[in-house]
Amino acid sequence: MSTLTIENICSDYQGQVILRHLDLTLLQGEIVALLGPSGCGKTTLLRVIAGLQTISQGCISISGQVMSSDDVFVASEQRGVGMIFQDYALFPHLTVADNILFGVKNLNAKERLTRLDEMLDLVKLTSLASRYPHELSGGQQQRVSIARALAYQPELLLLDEPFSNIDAQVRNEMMLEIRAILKKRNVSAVFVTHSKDEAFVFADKLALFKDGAIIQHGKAETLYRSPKERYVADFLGAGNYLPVTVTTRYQVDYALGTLNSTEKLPWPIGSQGQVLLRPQQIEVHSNIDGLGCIVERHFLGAVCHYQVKIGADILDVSSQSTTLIPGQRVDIRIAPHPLVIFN
Ligand SMILES: Nc1ncnc2c1ncn2[C@@H]1O[C@H](COP(=O)(O)OP(=O)(O)OP(=O)(O)O)[C@@H](O)[C@H]1O
Repeated sequence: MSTLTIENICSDYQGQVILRHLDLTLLQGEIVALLGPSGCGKTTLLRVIAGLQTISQGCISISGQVMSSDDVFVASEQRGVGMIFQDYALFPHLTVADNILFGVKNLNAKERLTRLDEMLDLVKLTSLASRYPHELSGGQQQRVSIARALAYQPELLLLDEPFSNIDAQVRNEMMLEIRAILKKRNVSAVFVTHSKDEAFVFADKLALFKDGAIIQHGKAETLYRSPKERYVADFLGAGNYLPVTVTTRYQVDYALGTLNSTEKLPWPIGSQGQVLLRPQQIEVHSNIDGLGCIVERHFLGAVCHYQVKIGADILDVSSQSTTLIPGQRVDIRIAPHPLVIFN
């Protein structure tokens, strides 16, 4: 059964439409990232799922029960939804243990202790149970907020930019740790972020937002390799665009030659467009008679980032070959792959 079903919902603030005809389905145990630039409506969608805001059209169901529709509105505290915020929202005057048990009702004293032990063990904070929030690091505070949200066994967890206050060096490790906790307990989660890197690490699938609508959703690989539009391609990574003409079902011509696609192109022969080439899809090789010339070089450790002037175009290239220098002539080669072309 799907945990969350969102069908054709709209929502507005004082007559200004914020969410436009959104559809989204989340299966039990799945994690979806709502990804998009600031102000596109991600937090608003989280709020309507949580029941902190109404919708003007459509339907939201959690585990088969309608929560928001034309004639139903289930109060936030009855939705079985846990929330984790960017600022952790812990109670400063309560210990770790009391924070974790704060929302847990309908258990006797013994059951409460068992639940507390289980949660402390899950987030590896057993030795810090009697500390207060100000005596913890940011990462430890975030783990307390996770334990508190999971302590009353929600069907669905909503996370609003939960990692943005965590130091970059420990963020990745923390995301993997929390993801493992959610997977272990088979909890479904909706995760808001404006960072594609966080979305790639933490989520099973992405829903990419633009102006209150979901432009494309699915697995990260699918969106990265087969973006429906340039907005999606650009949001998920750097790209070069070259003007091309489709010459066969598997080939296009550009100013300096032919590119081969390993998948059939969905364009009529003769049509024109812009081919997307990711920096790592372009190989550069030193050649004194090459058509390209290195104009910029940035050493990034495992790879070098080059700008290569070729004809009238400047291409961004990411290469494991780190010995090329500005002014050097090079050949470029593009390995056959499923070409992505936009109008
Ligand atoms: N309480 C409010 N009253 C009126 N408009 C609001 C309110 N909250 C948000 N908005 C507007 O709704 C739109 C979507 O805001 P929302 O917070 O959902 O975006 P977001 O994608 O989560 O952005 P961010 O990444 O900056 O948090 C914005 O244009 C914002 O100005």
